[in-house]
Amino acid sequence: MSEYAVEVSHVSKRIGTKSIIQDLSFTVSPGEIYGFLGPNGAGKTTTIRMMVGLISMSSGDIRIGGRSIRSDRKGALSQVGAIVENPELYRYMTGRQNLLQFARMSMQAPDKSEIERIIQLVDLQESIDRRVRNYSLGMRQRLGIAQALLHRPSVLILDEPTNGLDPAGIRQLRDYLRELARQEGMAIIISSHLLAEIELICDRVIIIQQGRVVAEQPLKQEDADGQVTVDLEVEDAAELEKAASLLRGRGHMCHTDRATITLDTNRNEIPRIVEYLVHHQVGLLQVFMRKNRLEELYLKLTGEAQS
Ligand SMILES: Nc1ncnc2c1ncn2[C@@H]1O[C@H](COP(=O)(O)OP(=O)(O)OP(=O)(O)O)[C@@H](O)[C@H]1O
Repeated sequence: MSEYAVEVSHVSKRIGTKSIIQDLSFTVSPGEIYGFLGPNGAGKTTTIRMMVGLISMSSGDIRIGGRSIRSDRKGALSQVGAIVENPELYRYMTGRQNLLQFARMSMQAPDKSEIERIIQLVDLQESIDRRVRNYSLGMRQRLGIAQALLHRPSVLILDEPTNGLDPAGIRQLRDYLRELARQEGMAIIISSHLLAEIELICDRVIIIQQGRVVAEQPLKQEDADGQVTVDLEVEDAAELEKAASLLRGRGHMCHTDRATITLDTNRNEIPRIVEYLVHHQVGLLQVFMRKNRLEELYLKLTGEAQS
């Protein structure tokens, strides 16, 4: 057995004369949540389609759980669950009927108790016997994930999983994916345009552009847990001195520049900091939270303006 859940080695893809992916390599470990980022047309979907066997590679190889898509296609693909486009669901059936229907078509059909376990895992116990047409988008997404989990994959691949979800739905999906990775040791690959979303959930990210890797980097958990850089703008130099000494007295490392104080803190601390300064009659004009670090890196590397 390979130590990696996924091993992409020197993969290239040409379509006609066009080179779409060039010498792409990366690995994902069991239990790891891996983010796949890049501007439109970078080649994310093409890579994912190669990983799930929908299109062939021009050169290189992809191993899933140590098994090569080239030489043991069936063995490799049996370990992948994916939602690449919108999950195919029968809207006139209940959630459970959908799962049973897909289970029947699966090569490694799960038994009833396994299906129950998956329903619990995606937290759909309450609504599993309702018709899918009455489901919210988030519920449909979770049913799609349940469907992708039916054959017990060790790797789950999600293309733009939070598309169209509201913030509560995004949060729920995030908590749930974390649990899957932690409890089941599943490797999860998420492709997304939403940097903040990726930053919150992923252990590591790869950024690709024009079919090549431009960066791969771990995301520190402190960042994901809400560490931010904050700029506090005050009225004048006198206020600046006063605010900086108050903050230092409270144990914050901060530096000052003209009428702005900059400090690193946890997002949750910001209201308390503002309250403290206002309580001490500091003339506070504005509070800015800096763009997160992943976004800064992404913009620097891809030169792409994000909306
Ligand atoms: N069948 C095809 N024939 C020709 N070119 C293609 C084909 N499929 C994809 N491409 C091109 O390959 C490049 C990568 O496309 P891909 O869909 O993988 O990008 P992406 O990173 O997923 O972008 P998006 O986020 O917009 O989906 C694009 O320039 C696209 O036009």
